[in-house]
Order: sequence, then C-alpha cells, then structure tokens
Amino acid sequence: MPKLELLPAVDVRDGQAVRLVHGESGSETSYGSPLEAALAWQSAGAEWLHLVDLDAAFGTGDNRDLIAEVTGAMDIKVELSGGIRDDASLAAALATGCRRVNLGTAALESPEWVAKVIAEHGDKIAVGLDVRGTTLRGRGWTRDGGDLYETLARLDAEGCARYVVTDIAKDGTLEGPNLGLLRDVCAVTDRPVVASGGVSSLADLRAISLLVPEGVEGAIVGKALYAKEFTLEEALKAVAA
Ligand SMILES: O=C(O)c1ccccc1NCC(=O)[C@H](O)[C@H](O)COP(=O)(O)O
Repeated sequence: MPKLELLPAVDVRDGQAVRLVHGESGSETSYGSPLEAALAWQSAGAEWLHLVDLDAAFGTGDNRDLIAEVTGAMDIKVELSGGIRDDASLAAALATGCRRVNLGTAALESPEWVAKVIAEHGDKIAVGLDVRGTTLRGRGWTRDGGDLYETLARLDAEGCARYVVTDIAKDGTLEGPNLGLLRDVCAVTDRPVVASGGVSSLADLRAISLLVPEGVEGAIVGKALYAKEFTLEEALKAVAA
C-alpha cells in the first residue's frame, strides 16, 4: 500500500508565515519567515511543501515575489495555492517551478477557464474543494460557491487530476480532520484526494493513512507543526509505519 504523502504548510500573509482559524482573515498567529519555515520542513525530510498566498486568496494584495523566492529555494516538490484565477496568475505560479497549483475560486466562478487549463496542464492542476458542510466556499473562503458534489462531478468529467479537500470548520483548529467528508469524496471520485485542515496529532495522521486504499493520497499539516504538537520527523515516521 502506498504511504500517505505529507505536505507541511506555509501560509503567507503580509510577508509572514501565519496560521488562521477557519481561514478567517484577522485570526492570524504569526510564525516568522516563510523561507525559514519552508527550509525547516525540507531539512526535516518533507517531500512536499504546501505554500499558500493568503493575500492573493483574500484579494488584499499578494506575496508573489516571496512565493517565487521560497519555491525557488526548495529542492522538494511545491504545491502553490491562493489567488490563482486567470492566465496571468497561473503563468506566474507555474513559472516558479512548482510541481502543481491548487485552484479554488476559479473552479467555482470561471468553470470554462478551469476546464481549459486542466486540458492544457493536466496533473499540474489540482482543485481545492473548500467546504462548509457540503457547500463550497471561494474568494478566500468568504463566499458560497455551489454544491460540493455537483462541482466534483463537473470537474471529474473535465479530467481534473486531483482534489485538495478542506473542511473549513476544522481548518487551523487542531480539532482533527473530517474523516467522514474525506470518505464521502473518495466514494464519488476515482481521483486522488489530499486531505487538509484540522490535523492535531499523530493519531489523526494514522487515521488519514487508513483512507489511502479509498483514495486519499496526502495530508496537509499546518497548525499542528507550528504549535509543536509533534515534529515533522515524527509525522513522517508515523505514516511510514
Ligand atoms: O489554500 C487556500 O487557498 C486558502 C485560502 C483561504 C484561507 C486558507 C487557505 N488555505 C489554508 C491551508 O491550506 C492550510 O494551510 C491547511 O488547510 C492546513 O490546515 P491546518 O493543518 O488545520 O492548520
């Protein structure tokens, strides 16, 4: 059985690595330099980095140069998220050398453009399905964007390679992942799913690992690492077992 991939997160707001609660603007706790955080996860053995431009997601500017600097400094694979909504922002994201990008709002508001870039870029495009209940949220998770399962069926038909599934109610809370949601999504798609939001313990990671046969490929871990609930080395060991 393949092991669960771990993607330590670096969410960037106003040049700083931060974590939010429920993705809400204004709930930031700051953790210093994004580059230092990313290099620390890489040194600890990460194979992936999940790097988010929160200002671009919220429409409060962007951290594009910093994101490019961090991505360029990585020897590991980088998944970029936040505010990638048109040709210019997609070109800038792909030019960083990242392995893939995560589209959120665009998948809800610009379905034709998303179908086009999926066809053009294949598995370099993942779609973030950020939900409250089964309602998708866009624009930095501030606006409703339709039904999860209808959108998933449309994206599947368009050939979307992968989904990053976040229960916003869990994100940044250390309350544990929404395993039921992950199971439900895996039941209706054959595409790999990356779990995001709420991981609080090694037990949570082991529980997500049990969903690998159902289609969960990876887990993003943010707050738990910054709050030192466990180390990345411990997490990598826990999912390797
Ligand atoms: O990814 C986005 O585009 C995004 C937009 C608006 C608010 C938050 C956003 N992402 C947050 C993340 O990807 C977190 O890093 C991730 O869910 C980790 O959550 P946790 O382990 O609960 O800290």
